[in-house]
Amino acid sequence: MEKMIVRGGNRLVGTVRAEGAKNAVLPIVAATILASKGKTTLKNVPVLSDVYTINNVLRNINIDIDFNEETNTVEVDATGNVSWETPFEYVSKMRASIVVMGPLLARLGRARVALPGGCAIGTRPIDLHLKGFEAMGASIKIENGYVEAVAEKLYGARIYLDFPSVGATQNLMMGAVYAEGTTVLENVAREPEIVDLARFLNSMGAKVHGAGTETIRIEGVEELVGVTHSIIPDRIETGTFMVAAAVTNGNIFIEDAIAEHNKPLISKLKEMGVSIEEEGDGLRVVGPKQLRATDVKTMPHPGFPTDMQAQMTIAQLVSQGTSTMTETVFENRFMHLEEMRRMNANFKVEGQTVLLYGNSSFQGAEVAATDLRAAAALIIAGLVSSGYTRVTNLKHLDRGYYNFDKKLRNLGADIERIDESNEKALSSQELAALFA
Ligand SMILES: CC(=O)N[C@H]1[C@@H](OP(=O)(O)OP(=O)(O)OC[C@H]2O[C@@H](n3ccc(=O)[nH]c3=O)[C@H](O)[C@@H]2O)O[C@H](CO)[C@@H](O)[C@@H]1O
Ligand SMILES: C=C(OP(=O)(O)O)C(=O)O
Repeated sequence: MEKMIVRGGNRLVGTVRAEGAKNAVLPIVAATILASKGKTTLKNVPVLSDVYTINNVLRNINIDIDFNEETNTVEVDATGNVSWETPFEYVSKMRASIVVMGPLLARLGRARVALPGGCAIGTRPIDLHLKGFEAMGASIKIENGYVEAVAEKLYGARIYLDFPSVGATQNLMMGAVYAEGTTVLENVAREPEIVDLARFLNSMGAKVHGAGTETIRIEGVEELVGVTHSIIPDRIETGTFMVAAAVTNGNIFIEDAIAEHNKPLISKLKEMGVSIEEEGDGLRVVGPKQLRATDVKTMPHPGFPTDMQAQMTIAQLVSQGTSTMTETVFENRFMHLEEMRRMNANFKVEGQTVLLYGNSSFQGAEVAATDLRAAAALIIAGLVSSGYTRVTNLKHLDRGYYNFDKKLRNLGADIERIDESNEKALSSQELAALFA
């Protein structure tokens, strides 16, 4: 079993580069299905297990796709005979596979995709996606764990989302590109990844207006063609390194980080005493000797991102005073904190809010990641713990972070990823030898 072993106590100092954004590349790979003419080249694609999964989904429906990890480039040729069925195997690995539904329905008038279940952070239904497709004229059938949508023709419609769901906004935007007439999506998600998808679709020939605002208008077109597109930098990976620098009294430069995409996080970290400055093509982050407490509430963009919640709670736990974290996007996203009890964290969950009693002195322990941001949070906690922290379930980490250990090591952290057999845990002498 693979484990990340961290010995706490080091300041992070140096430069790290942000990869392309996981949450931008996944819907954009799905959108390549729409190009019935020409090839697509995607640049700045991160080497993540989720990217392999979405590539496999496309391969499985008869699309040629090639990932060059050396150059971070994906080449897609979707001009062949694309199939409309996506098996459970891929959707079960990654819920985001559901975003192939909009492009398949738009291009083929039919899509059959395995229903994604819930996951460690919440129930995560897809009712808003399906209601939107129905409003555009599709009939939806749910049978044997699959959702099937059929529409001889899709028509422009006015659709109000009850909640600004990221996935529903993306799926409906892509579903609407070939619809007859104009589709107006209201109360949509405004995340930078939505804007990147709209930019990509428009460069292919789509007419998507207003991405990044509460209303998106899509005028149907006849044809989209393959293009070259570069994926935006990952604001969540960037934010994760910001928090790592903040808690370690570090001084790091994050290359390619975009301040505009991380406004709510930057504002909160500044409140806690962290210095964050734009410098050339990135951000310099300097953590104080002692962080100050602050209250945070997750919200859809431009609110504080739920994908930074777990990492932020670690900073709150080591700051001076009591902080609160309120999670409003997912109903079950405090699982990392239960693991943190094993590291001596002091907190109390009251419904959607957790009271985080600061000044914690974390103690190294063996902890298991429950989702990808929990994995990052537990590793960050390890950076400021006494002794050794072992984090297991690294498959979650690999969904969203490329070479996380190597990047932290380059910044001065004592961290090793090892394959420790189930039968034998390393002794403290063996652990010490790892970092000698
Ligand atoms: C691959 C990707 O981009 N994943 C991101 C995306 O996930 P995802 O697109 O799944 O998240 P959504 O914005 O759709 O979900 C937000 C909330 O809306 C609810 N909901 C959503 C759809 C629906 O039809 N009905 C419904 O009730 C969900 O259960 C959840 O409570 O946005 C989340 C919220 O910023 C992020 O945490 C994820 O990292
Ligand atoms: C929750 C996340 O991703 P996904 O929607 O792919 O599960 C995340 O990136 O933190």
